[in-house]
Amino acid sequence: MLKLISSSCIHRLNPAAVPVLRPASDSASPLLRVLNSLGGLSRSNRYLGGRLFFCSESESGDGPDHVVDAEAKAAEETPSKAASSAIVSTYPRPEDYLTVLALPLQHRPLFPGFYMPIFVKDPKLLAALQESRDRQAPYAGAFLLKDEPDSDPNVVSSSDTEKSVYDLKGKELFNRLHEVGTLAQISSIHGDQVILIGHRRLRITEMVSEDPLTVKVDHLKDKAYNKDDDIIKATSFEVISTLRDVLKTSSLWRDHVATYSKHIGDFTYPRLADFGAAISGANKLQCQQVLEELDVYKRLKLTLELVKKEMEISKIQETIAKAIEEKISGEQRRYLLNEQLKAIKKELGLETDDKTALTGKFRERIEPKREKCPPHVLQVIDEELTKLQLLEASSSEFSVTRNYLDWLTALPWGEYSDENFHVTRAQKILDEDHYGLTDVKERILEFIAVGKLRGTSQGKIICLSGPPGVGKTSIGRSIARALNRKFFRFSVGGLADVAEIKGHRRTYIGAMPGKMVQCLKNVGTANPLVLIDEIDKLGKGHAGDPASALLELLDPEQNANFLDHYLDVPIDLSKVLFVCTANVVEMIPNPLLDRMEVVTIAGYIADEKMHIARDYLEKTTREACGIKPEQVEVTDAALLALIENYCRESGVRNLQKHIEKIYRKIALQLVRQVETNDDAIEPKKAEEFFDEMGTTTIQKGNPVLIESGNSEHTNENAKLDEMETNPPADQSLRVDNKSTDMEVTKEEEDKETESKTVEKVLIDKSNLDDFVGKPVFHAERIYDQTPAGVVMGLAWTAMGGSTLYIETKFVEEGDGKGALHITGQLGDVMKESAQLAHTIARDILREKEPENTFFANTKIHLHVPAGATPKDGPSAGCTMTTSMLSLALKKPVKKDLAMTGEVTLTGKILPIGGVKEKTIAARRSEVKTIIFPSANKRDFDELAPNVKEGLEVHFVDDYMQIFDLAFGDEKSHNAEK
Ligand SMILES: Nc1ncnc2c1ncn2[C@@H]1O[C@H](COP(=O)(O)OP(=O)(O)OP(=O)(O)O)[C@@H](O)[C@H]1O
Repeated sequence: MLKLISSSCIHRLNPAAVPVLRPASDSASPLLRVLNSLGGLSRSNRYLGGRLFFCSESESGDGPDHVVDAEAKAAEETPSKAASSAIVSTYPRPEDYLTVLALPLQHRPLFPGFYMPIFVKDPKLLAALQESRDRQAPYAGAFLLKDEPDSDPNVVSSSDTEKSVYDLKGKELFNRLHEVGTLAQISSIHGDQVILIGHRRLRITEMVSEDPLTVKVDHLKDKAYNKDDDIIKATSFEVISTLRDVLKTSSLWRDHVATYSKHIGDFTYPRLADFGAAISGANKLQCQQVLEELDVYKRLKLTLELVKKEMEISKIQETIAKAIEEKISGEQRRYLLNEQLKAIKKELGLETDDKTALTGKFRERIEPKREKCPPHVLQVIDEELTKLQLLEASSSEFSVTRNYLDWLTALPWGEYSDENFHVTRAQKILDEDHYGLTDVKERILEFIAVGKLRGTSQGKIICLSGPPGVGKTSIGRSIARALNRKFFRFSVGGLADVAEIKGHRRTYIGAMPGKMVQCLKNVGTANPLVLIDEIDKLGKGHAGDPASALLELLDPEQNANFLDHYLDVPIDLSKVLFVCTANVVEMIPNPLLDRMEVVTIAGYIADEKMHIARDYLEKTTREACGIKPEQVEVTDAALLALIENYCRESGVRNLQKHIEKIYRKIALQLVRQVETNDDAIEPKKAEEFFDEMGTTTIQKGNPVLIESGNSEHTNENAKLDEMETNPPADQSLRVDNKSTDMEVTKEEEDKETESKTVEKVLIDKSNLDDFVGKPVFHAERIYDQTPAGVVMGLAWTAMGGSTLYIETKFVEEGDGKGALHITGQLGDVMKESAQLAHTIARDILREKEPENTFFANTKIHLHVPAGATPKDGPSAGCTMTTSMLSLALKKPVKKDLAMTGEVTLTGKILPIGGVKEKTIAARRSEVKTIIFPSANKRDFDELAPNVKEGLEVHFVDDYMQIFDLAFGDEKSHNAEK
């Protein structure tokens, strides 16, 4: 560590040899004042090593005019001192030392005016130094050691290499020394520590002795310079201002620079350069360069570079310090404020500790359920509560545990709603909500009855299947109502993620329990009715199979211990009643289907739809639109037209939409009418008028209600006439005037007063278009009388039953050209059916008309409209055969005939599915005669009488029977009417 201690020249005087000591005072040389001001060197330090120092500026290099003889000056000041100056000193002056001991410096060169403590490990050298000090010749040469030739000057040498430096002796050491060094005064020696004070620059000329290394030196003087030179001045000013800047930013050199700035005026240019270089953090070679430079301007420039660099470093240091300080203080501040806030809240009693409050909340929640809660769940809850207390509130683990406890404590452990197994009540509820569906309701009542006998309704899963809009979901809701269970519905249509059912593991960010746990939390009881909608449309998962997860959920054997991934404790779902809905039962995965009791809802015929529309849909829609029953009348004809021309599908959802559309339009018309009337009669007048009538009120935004008037009013008829002459602007409104008739008897009048006279909107078949637009449904029936080669078949789709035509046409004729061309988006099974039909038809034709070679020589084309709809299945086999035979015989089939049935190669008729749907579809298309396979007779017999009504149905088991029926053979078969 370097420390500024001195001026340019410090002379030593042995107090013993000099009779008069000159005390150091403020009037001494300015450079001595600098020395005095140094904190490290107090007054006693001026007697470093017990010797008195005084200045001689002869070595300052500032030129002859700056040379002040301190001794002469001192002699002028006091007579006694002047007397002492008469004694000529016999001690050599520093410049007289031309042969000196060479001291190697490892880390930095010694600059004149600075002192440096070094450690001398070599006992011989130490003894020599001691001896020269004793000989009153306390000077030696301090020279920087050169780095080893292959070493990197930027790398700090290790202690091992330091040791080896002490081992350097003689010539080897001589070669490793820089030529230029400093004449150093040996200020003191304590053990192996020697304090050197730099005096003047030296250059080694030759080696004198090897151990200890003694060298001959030349004393170097700075090159002469002009102290008024502008460039030198400017450079030195720049050095000074940079040093000032460093002072502002860097605290490291503050001591030095503060000392310096106090005495800045006292410094010479070369001294300034030395000072800058000595205090900078530059490396030893850069410092050595400054030391070797004798040209003052160049030396100042070198120093300027070093201090500028120092400036940059201190700026970087400052930004680093600032950034770190900001970070630390920001965090500390937030922490302190948070702690203060907590303390304040606690003091005010606003909030107890977060954790305590949370734990309290959870404990409060679980306490009432403790009795009913399974012990394994209680154990987990208690463990998690303890864990919560130990966790740091800001940690992520804390929020995971908190959410987990939130779910765990919110579930209805052991909470059940009282089940109601009252069959009559259940029947009432089911009838209240749904028209018809007798077989479905019967099945549900059976289920409830079994539940009553067993005391629980567990065991079976009901699956309601049928086309859309037949009321599957709403039946599910009714069952829940009938059983007094909470209702929860979730759709699994397109569900591909098992986690939706079984939950995510808690380790995932944003993990959630599965649908079942959410359901239980939602309904608040452990025995709800859960409706799993669209089970046939379950997606295919890429990670796990949702069907298998559902299996675990639905299976009564497994679901008593259902394990949700998130909850991680088994939950008992055995008390949950599951009802599923599906459009196509065949699409339900078999293991799932196996566990279900399928209840089919086939769809509704027009008559059923009429009832549903009249008694259920109309009622609910009217209420939803805020219209009173007396304000609207939809005639039966209108409703039938709506069902037959607009809503012919199996379900009633579309019908419901149309009814809603009609009622919305009625609502608009009524509101418009009120507003028009308001405008026609000035409000005041109208009020007067109605006041006079005494019974009428006008409610803005509500339909106009005109109550029957008081007959005592003489001018009421006239006023009513006036009203009638201003009919409502809207022409589509039909006003029923019957009830405004004033010619009533007194009793009738009284009655009328109660039943309000209402302007009624009448919807009839004729004005139905105004409400629902033109019919969008094109009749399924495209032929009034089917031509030869065309036969009506019956098909089943997910949307219900429908009729379809099989058309066959002649293409070309020629010997052996008999072939079949098929179109109409037919699937493989249906294509095979066509091939089969071709063979059977050919066979039958050969039998019926042996000479007819139609099939052998004719290419025919079979088409099934509509071409855009894909079709498949074997049930059109008999229809295709009939169609081909009709073409071959050039004979149309019986009028209004439809048929369905799979045909085998030998002409046997196999059963088909969807008898009810197909029957309903046939009725829709005004079919009179249906041919079904004999095996389906049972299905048909089970149908409600109103479905079967008016149909001539034939059951066949051989194709020849169909042939006879279709082509007019009036032989009696097992026909049923
Ligand atoms: N027999 C009925 N009596 C009264 N209303 C019925 C009847 N059938 C259906 N509805 C009504 O029809 C509407 C549609 O029924 P729902 O939504 O239950 O059909 P869905 O069979 O579940 O259809 P999807 O298969 O598209 O889910 C409901 O408003 C329901 O009340």
